Amino acid sequence: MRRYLQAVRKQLILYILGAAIVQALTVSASVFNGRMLDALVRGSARAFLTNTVCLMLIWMGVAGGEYLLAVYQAAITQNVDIQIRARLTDRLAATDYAAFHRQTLGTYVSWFNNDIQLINTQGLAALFPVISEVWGTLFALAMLAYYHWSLAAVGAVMAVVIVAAPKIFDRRLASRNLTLTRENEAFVSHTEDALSSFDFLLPYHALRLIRDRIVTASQTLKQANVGQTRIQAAVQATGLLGNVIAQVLIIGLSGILALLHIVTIGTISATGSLAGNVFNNLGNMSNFLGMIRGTKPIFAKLENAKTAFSEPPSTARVQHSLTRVTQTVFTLANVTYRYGQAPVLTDVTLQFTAGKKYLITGPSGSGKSTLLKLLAGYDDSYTGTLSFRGQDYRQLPAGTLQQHVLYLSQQPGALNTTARENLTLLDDYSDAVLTQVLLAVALIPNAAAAPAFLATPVGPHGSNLSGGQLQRLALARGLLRHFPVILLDEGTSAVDPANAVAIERMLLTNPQLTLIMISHTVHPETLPLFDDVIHFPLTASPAVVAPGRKAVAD
Ligand SMILES: Nc1ncnc2c1ncn2[C@@H]1O[C@H](COP(=O)(O)OP(=O)(O)OP(=O)(O)O)[C@@H](O)[C@H]1O
Repeated sequence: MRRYLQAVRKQLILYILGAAIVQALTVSASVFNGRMLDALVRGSARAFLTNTVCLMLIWMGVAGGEYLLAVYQAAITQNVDIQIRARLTDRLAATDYAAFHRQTLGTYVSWFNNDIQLINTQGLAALFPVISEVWGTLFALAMLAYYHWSLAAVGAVMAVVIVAAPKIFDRRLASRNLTLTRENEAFVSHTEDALSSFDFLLPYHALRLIRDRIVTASQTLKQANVGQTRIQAAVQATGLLGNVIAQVLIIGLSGILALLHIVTIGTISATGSLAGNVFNNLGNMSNFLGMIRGTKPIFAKLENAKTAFSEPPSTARVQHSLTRVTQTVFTLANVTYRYGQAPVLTDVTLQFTAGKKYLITGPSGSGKSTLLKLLAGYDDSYTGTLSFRGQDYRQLPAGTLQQHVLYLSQQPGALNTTARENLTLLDDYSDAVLTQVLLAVALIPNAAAAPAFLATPVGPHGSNLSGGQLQRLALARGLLRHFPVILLDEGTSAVDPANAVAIERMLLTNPQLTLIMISHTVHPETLPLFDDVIHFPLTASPAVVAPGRKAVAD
């Protein structure tokens, strides 16, 4: 947490100063309480009235101060949250496909939402009162010493006991917090999974399954929440017990001092109120400190998760590698790939040449997409050798593939914003260039339609667009960036035949482009434009695809 507090240290210092003023006012109220009682004992109505007015003004000041502190606390908390989210996002943005997909989206949502909520409620919400309470305790102890040193001495000893005692719960609280964050992750994943099955469960009248799954996940989450609250309540009870014992001790001691005529009767009221200040503060503080210490494993979990990801790719290394351009784009030598125990590609040997166009066909589940994902570098858990422009994938500088190879999966992604932003991704492209690419993928009938289309909000997951439009938008995004290699996985499957043919023709007649395209729908108009057709499933025997030959690998 320290790292993030450093980032907001100026605001924190202001808060600390503000808290000092409010606490000084609160403590001084106890003194005026005592003076009012002493004025009554002396029978001085004027002094009683003056002290009452002062007391009223002080409490008004305290109320105003508390209001300002509460608002400022919310602003600081949100700034810390933004820092945590930004750091987490930076590291996620630097990861690769395989590392990112080691966790479910639900887990990430839980990090950004539940974990940060827990840090807020356990850590930051506890930190601010601790700041106030430290001031309150110091001022109140000083006032006790002003009445009699023995009161301050007892107060100080009890303060140490109250703050130290709940430490015995630290380890258990930390462990419960960690369990709670993990259960939050699991809950969000289960809920997301259950809700995403709405569409396919609907026709079967099986929506109760969603309810069952969410309720079951909630039960587990309940246990984690109750377990964590149990320890926190024990910390609180320990603080409360110490608080009450200490207050009774101070009031008792004040009574004895008053009986011995060492202090006035009004002092009992003042010290009672001061003891209330000190020990209520300390009782809370011990609880809050326990809560703050309990957030350590949450930060550690987020940090570890982040360091598991690779560092951002170095652009310098990427550019250096470009000097090694050869005619062969991809080479697979005896590549075998399994999902678990099931082999999908067995001992595959293939070559893909720069500028050539390859069509991959074959039955569903035969490993076509798997091949493209391997070529895109999404997974390195294969055996054999994969090379890009003659360089082994395992030796490739980070980021090389992302810079040169565009893999368009069967599920085109879209951000919930305008078509324009989905294309530009906030890079600079002129309207003329955007219009050109929209025409190329037939997303618009003519240039005049471009402004309206670019301004269209595509909706969550592109839900305002048809499947075919979404595919073309994804393709247009790639074409804008002139990738030399495109791996197209059923990229035109949802597009009407006339437009699909036009788009394929546009890709197939680009001599600069290396295209490897999976398709279940072979169009006779474009088939002759492919250099090679690869039929899946590939057999275990080495198959080499060479330029100029059709349908070689089998
Ligand atoms: N993430 C995964 N985990 C486990 N098995 C998988 C995974 N992805 C794919 N498979 C399995 O690997 C096999 C090959 O899948 P792949 O997606 O490569 O097939 P495909 O030929 O592209 O199919 P389609 O034409 O239907 O897209 C299938 O049997 C599939 O069930």
